[in-house]
Amino acid sequence: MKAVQLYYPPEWAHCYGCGYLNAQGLRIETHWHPERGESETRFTPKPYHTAIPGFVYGGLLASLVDCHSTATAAAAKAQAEGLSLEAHPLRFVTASLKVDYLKPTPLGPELLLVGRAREVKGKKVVVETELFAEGVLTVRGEAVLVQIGEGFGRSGSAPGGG
Ligand SMILES: CCCCCCCC(=O)SCCNC(=O)CCNC(=O)[C@H](O)C(C)(C)COP(=O)(O)OP(=O)(O)OC[C@H]1O[C@@H](n2cnc3c(N)ncnc32)[C@H](O)[C@@H]1OP(=O)(O)O
Repeated sequence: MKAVQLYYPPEWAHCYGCGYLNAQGLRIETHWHPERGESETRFTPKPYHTAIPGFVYGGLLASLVDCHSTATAAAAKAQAEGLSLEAHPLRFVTASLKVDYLKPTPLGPELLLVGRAREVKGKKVVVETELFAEGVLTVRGEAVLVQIGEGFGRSGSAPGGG
């Protein structure tokens, strides 16, 4: 199964968290499971992603939730509209991100993020994400993602589109 991020067009593939063209980035890969309506991302933090010894830095966890959410939004929107990402490479940016750190996240094990779209409406998708370390839920996230169109971020252009 091809990761959602690999459908992003090159001009939108430089993101630090999820861009396949960012050699220094995290380059997370999110897989969509249409039958469950859920997304999954697996990521193993490096030893230098430390908060206090033995535990993962919260900013990294927020980045994982952030970029996992944008991919979940693209996949959920495509499914809701009956579109293929191959033909319609949807791209979302984060309008709002809330992260609840429920427990310290141990540094070492692979982390699993599971996402679901709670709302798909117009160009907006609301995504809930749970992050697990060795089966234990340690982080919960909620993000509002907005679909962007051609010209996003260019000087003088309005945001949005899609
Ligand atoms: C190029 C690819 C990069 C991918 C990076 C992946 C993750 C990231 O780190 S993104 C970087 C950080 N994010 C940004 O820089 C985005 C900056 N913000 C913007 O450009 C704009 O505010 C943008 C595009 C999010 C929304 O603008 P606009 O298109 O005018 O949205 P707008 O029409 O006002 O709102 C659309 C919907 O989103 C909702 N919304 C917008 N902002 C928010 C917010 N902060 N909180 C909650 N809801 C919001 C609106 O209420 C509206 O909902 P509804 O349809 O129910 O009324």
